[in-house]
Formats: sequence, structure tokens, C-alpha cells
Amino acid sequence: MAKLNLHRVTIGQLQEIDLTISPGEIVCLSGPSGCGKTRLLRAIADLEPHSGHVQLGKIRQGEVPGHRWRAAVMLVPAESAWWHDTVGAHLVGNNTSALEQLGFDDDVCQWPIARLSSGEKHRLALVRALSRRPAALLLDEPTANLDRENTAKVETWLRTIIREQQLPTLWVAHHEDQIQRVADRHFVIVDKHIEAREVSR
Ligand SMILES: Nc1ncnc2c1ncn2[C@@H]1O[C@H](COP(=O)(O)OP(=O)(O)OP(=O)(O)O)[C@@H](O)[C@H]1O
Repeated sequence: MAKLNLHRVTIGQLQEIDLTISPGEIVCLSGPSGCGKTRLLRAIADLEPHSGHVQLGKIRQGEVPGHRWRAAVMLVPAESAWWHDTVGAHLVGNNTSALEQLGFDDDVCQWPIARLSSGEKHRLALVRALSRRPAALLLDEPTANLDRENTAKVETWLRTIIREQQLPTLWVAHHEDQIQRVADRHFVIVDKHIEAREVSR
């Protein structure tokens, strides 16, 4: 169980972002299109050059190889990439419960990637990410392509796992109603900075 800590992170138009996310805490981030939400997640995942420090517990980004950092600080991007032929080849361990909770039968593991709808890809990308047992989560609009019923399933499933596994989570979201359902804290990007907003819990 570790905190995710951002200290003076500067990327693109965003300047000196400070933020600490506790184990098991969901921090939602919103702001207008193009304001830099995705780039901030990518900086935290060490996928884009930036200045400032990011730390997970006692480990600083840059002290470990990028692939090890990203295995711990797991980014689930808005558009997922798939490199094996079948769903099952992307998953680690037994995912029966996760698949069931997100509305899939076990036979989804045999499905070819080519048949997946965008909403199925979205949900399965989340299962894949969590199957790798990360220590922190960066979610870029995880329910963007989903209908209301599947959005509710994903929100419930994610919140349970984030609490159980005590994952510090930064969740980019556009919809205020979702933010009020899932966020422990909410920040909006305003100009070059983040500003705290109230949440109902
Ligand atoms: N590698 C890059 N170099 C320079 N500018 C970039 C780079 N990647 C993205 N941008 C620009 O940075 C800005 C922020 O992009 P970003 O994808 O972070 O926006 P966003 O807030 O996630 O938007 P949306 O809500 O539409 O997904 C955009 O104007 C984008 O064109």
C-alpha cells in the first residue's frame, strides 16, 4: 500500500502540479477537451518527457526501468491496444470473477480480438490492467464508450477493487454525475493548474 505523489509536475501547458493520492483513494480529474488531462496521466506513467517528481511510496519514477514503473503505476488509456490474437492471451491469472461482474462469460477468453466492440474492448482493457496487479491506477475516461448499465457495473467493480487493493487512483472523467458517484476528491484543470472542487461524500 503506497501513496502516489506528484511534486511540481510540469508537462505541456500544465505547470507545477502537486498532488498526493492516498492508498485506496479515487481522485477525479476533469477539465475542457485539450486542457492536458491525458498528457498528465502519460507523464505520471513516464510515457512523456516532463519535469518535476512522481513517487509511488518510496520509489521515485526514473529510479526503476520504465516498464517496471508502468507495471506498478498502470495507465489504462482511452484507446486500448491489443497485440495477441485472443482476449485470454492478454490476461494474467484467473479473471473469472472480474469477467462475470462486467457481464462476460468465461468463453470471452477464446474470443478473437477482431470481434470485440469498442465497449467490450474498454471493459476488457480494464480487466487486463487489473489482472497484472498494479500498485496504482491511472484511468483515462474508463466508461467513455459504455451505456448506463455497463457504466454502473464498471464503476462498482472498479471502486471495490480500488478499495480492496488500496490502489491510489487518478480517474479522468467528464460527467459530473459520475464524479459525484465515484470521487473521494475532485480537481478541475483551470488554465495551467488544478483546482479542488467539492464532492458529495
Ligand atoms: N506530444 C505532444 N506534444 C505537444 N502537444 C501535445 C502532445 N500530445 C498532446 N498534445 C496537445 O496537448 C493538449 C492536451 O492534450 P490532452 O490529450 O492531454 O488533452 P485532454 O485534456 O486529455 O483532452 P480530451 O478531453 O479531449 O481527451 C492538446 O492540445 C494536444 O493537442
